[in-house]
Formats: sequence, structure tokens, C-alpha cells
Amino acid sequence: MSKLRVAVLGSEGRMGSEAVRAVESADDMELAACLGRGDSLDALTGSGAEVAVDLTHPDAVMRNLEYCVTHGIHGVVGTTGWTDERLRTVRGWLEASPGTGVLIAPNFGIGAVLMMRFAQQAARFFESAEVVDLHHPGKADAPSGTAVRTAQLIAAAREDAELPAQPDATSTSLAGARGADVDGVHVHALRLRGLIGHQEVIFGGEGETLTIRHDSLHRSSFMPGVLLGVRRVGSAPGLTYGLEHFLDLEG
Ligand SMILES: NC(=O)C1=CN([C@@H]2O[C@H](COP(=O)(O)OP(=O)(O)OC[C@H]3O[C@@H](n4cnc5c(N)ncnc54)[C@H](OP(=O)(O)O)[C@@H]3O)[C@@H](O)[C@H]2O)C=CC1
Ligand SMILES: O=C(O)C1=N[C@H](C(=O)O)C[C@H](O)C1
Repeated sequence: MSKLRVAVLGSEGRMGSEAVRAVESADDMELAACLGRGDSLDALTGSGAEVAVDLTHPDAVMRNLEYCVTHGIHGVVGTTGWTDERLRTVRGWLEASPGTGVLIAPNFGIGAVLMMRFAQQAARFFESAEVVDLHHPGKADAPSGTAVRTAQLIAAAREDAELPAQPDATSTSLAGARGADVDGVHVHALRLRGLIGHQEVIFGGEGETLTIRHDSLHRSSFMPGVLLGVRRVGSAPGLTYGLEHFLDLEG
């Protein structure tokens, strides 16, 4: 059987270099191209890449993805910075390129996907919910993509359960003291040397709290998810948002 030809964009970065190692170690894949900042995207078509893994920067990802989709190269995207408007734009490109698939995963960690799912399940049982994202200080964005996605899932579950707004009598005198408000769920971003990628989701109810915590202790934690995405994206035309769609979470 022929091997899947995979390119890595951002290949010299923290995640990209880990992805290069993962692809090289996968028996069913072949590393077709490694692109860094300033490299021409035409190297992708020249290399015959079938799937491109984007682990670059929120400022770079749209240009990269437009190139991939318009050239029929499937995309597996870990890069953050996704808004509804950006997702709509990607869907538009995909409509014009039938058969091409893009997976955008706020987090490739299996444990992180489960954390989001458990938070979604718990949300309707608690009056209060807040998200704390803890990351290394080199991270480009805050809050993290995972934290934003988690807050959105909690907010949607609260809305489905017809819960009222969260109780909060605070009158803040210092901007930012209560973090960012994502659809009514507060998100706090910590950036500390020594951390990689961690998150706590804290729920509060009458006389009790529930904390769901996930820790990525090494960037290798993201690689099974990246490789799963690479294997599956070609048979999932259009946009898939979230790795959970490629996992059997009900089984
Ligand atoms: N979904 C997930 O599971 C995960 C997602 N991430 C996300 O992945 C992204 C990368 O993270 P991380 O590896 O820590 O960041 P790094 O800064 O370590 O790596 C990014 C790399 O991309 C390069 N780059 C920038 N622009 C381009 C471009 N236009 N084309 C090709 N390469 C480019 C950078 O080059 P230069 O150094 O010259 O700027 C750098 O080498 C972030 O958005 C992060 O949040 C991270 C971990 C897990
Ligand atoms: O930049 C990172 O490091 C990470 N980014 C992703 C995010 O923003 O959620 C995933 C993971 O938490 C690590």
C-alpha cells in the first residue's frame, strides 16, 4: 500500500518539530515537505503532499489553508485563532473544492478532548462554571483555543438546559480581574515558565465544586491526535471542527 504523503507547516516550531518526528515514525506516512516561515507554499504542490499539517501562527494559518484547499490538499490544523468568521471563510473555500477535507482541532490531546466532553456533560448540573487555561509563556494567544472551545460548549449546554446567567455580584475596579467573558463563561489565562498546556474547568453548586483538569506534560501528547487526523481527513470532505468527530466517544 502506498504511503500517505504529509507536509508539515511550521516544522521548526515546538509543535511542528514534534509532528515531523511523529510522521517520520508512522509506517503508513511519508514526510513530503517541511515548511517554515518565508518558504513558498508552492513547495507543497511540488512535493505531491496529500495532507498538510498546519502548526504555525494565527496570523499565517488562513493564507496557508486557502492555498491547501484551492490546490486540493487536505488540511489538519492545530493552529489557534479561530472565530466564526474565519470558519465561515474556510467553509466557503471548501465548497469550491469538493472532495477536500479540513480538520481544525482546538486540541489534539485525547485527554483534552475528553475533558471538553466531560465539561459539556457536567455543565447543566451546576450554577457556576469557569475555565482556567495554563500555558507556557511563549504561547502566541490568550485565551487558548481549548479554553474558548470549552467555554462555548459549556455555554451551549447551559442554554439547552435553560439555566439562567451565572450568579456574580462582583463590581470590578480593575479591568481583567474576572478574566474574559466567552458567551457568559469566564475564562482566565495563566502564562508560566515550566508549563506546557493545561486546563482546569471548575464548576460550583450548592455546597460543592467539581474540578476537571487536564495536563499535557509533553508535546508528544498531541501526536496520536495529529496522526489520527492525517489518516481520517481525506475521507471527511468539508470542514470538521474538533477531533471528537474522529473518535468514538460513545463506544
Ligand atoms: N491544537 C493543538 O492540539 C495544539 C495547538 N497548538 C497551536 O499550534 C500553533 C503553534 O504552536 P507552537 O508550535 O507552540 O508555536 P511555535 O512558535 O513554536 O511554532 C510555530 C512555527 O511556525 C513558524 N511559522 C510562522 N509563520 C509561518 C508560515 N507562514 N509558514 C510556515 N511556518 C510559519 C514559526 O516560525 P518563526 O519561529 O520564524 O516565527 C515557528 O517555527 C499555535 O497556534 C498553538 O496554539 C499548540 C499545541 C497543541
Ligand atoms: O499553544 C499551545 O501550546 C497550545 N495551544 C492549544 C490551545 O490554544 O488550546 C492547545 C494546547 O493547549 C497547547
